[in-house]
Amino acid sequence: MGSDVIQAKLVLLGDLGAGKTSIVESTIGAAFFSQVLCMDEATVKLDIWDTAGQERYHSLAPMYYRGAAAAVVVYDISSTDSYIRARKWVDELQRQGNPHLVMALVGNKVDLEEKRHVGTQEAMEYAERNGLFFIETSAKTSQNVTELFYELGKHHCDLSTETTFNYSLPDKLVKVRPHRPSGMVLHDGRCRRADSGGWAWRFCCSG
Ligand SMILES: Nc1nc2c(ncn2[C@@H]2O[C@H](COP(=O)(O)OP(=O)(O)OP(=O)(O)O)[C@@H](O)[C@H]2O)c(=O)[nH]1
Repeated sequence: MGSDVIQAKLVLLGDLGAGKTSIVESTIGAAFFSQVLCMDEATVKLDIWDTAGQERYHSLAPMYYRGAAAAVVVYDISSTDSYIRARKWVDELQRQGNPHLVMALVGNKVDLEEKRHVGTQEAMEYAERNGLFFIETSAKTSQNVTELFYELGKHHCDLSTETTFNYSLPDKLVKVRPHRPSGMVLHDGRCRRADSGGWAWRFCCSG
């Protein structure tokens, strides 16, 4: 295991009952939520903030996503309404969130395949058009739940292996457009970026 420790705040968003809390509980068995991933290259610590899906709490959400490096937007594959709501979250994050926020779209409850109302292809194409990482999970059977967090963690590590300076704990993980030239110097030299398979990530360190 690498000696680097990489820390990033991740926020969970999605409709009431989509399965946000269950996804996290099925991996780490608690409701707040620090997921430590011990990878070959580094230890990645994701501070995960769960949010309530009820509409009346909507106005609180910006408090959570504004400081986040990554957002995981969850819908229930058996509920078209929850998918519509997820897309609204994506719109809101694109309009009002950190412009470089990393977003993952998660179709949960794949164990309910016979009740599926949201097609994989439809959601995948939507995710691709919007630059989101996409995965389908089941918190009930744990299918793909670890993969979701490891996929996020892996990108952190890809970056850390290219670290060329000693940094304190990163306070932001942001996505940048893949077409930017690599090796770009960002934020007065305290940030850098790395590309990995079409996903480009950079850490901004508090310095
Ligand atoms: N079959 C099935 N049920 C699930 C799955 N994930 C969650 N559930 C159930 O869906 C219901 C809602 O799950 P929660 O995790 O509380 O959903 P949430 O998104 O956190 O809901 P709010 O906190 O109210 O916004 C619960 O009854 C869960 O047991 C899943 O993958 N499959």
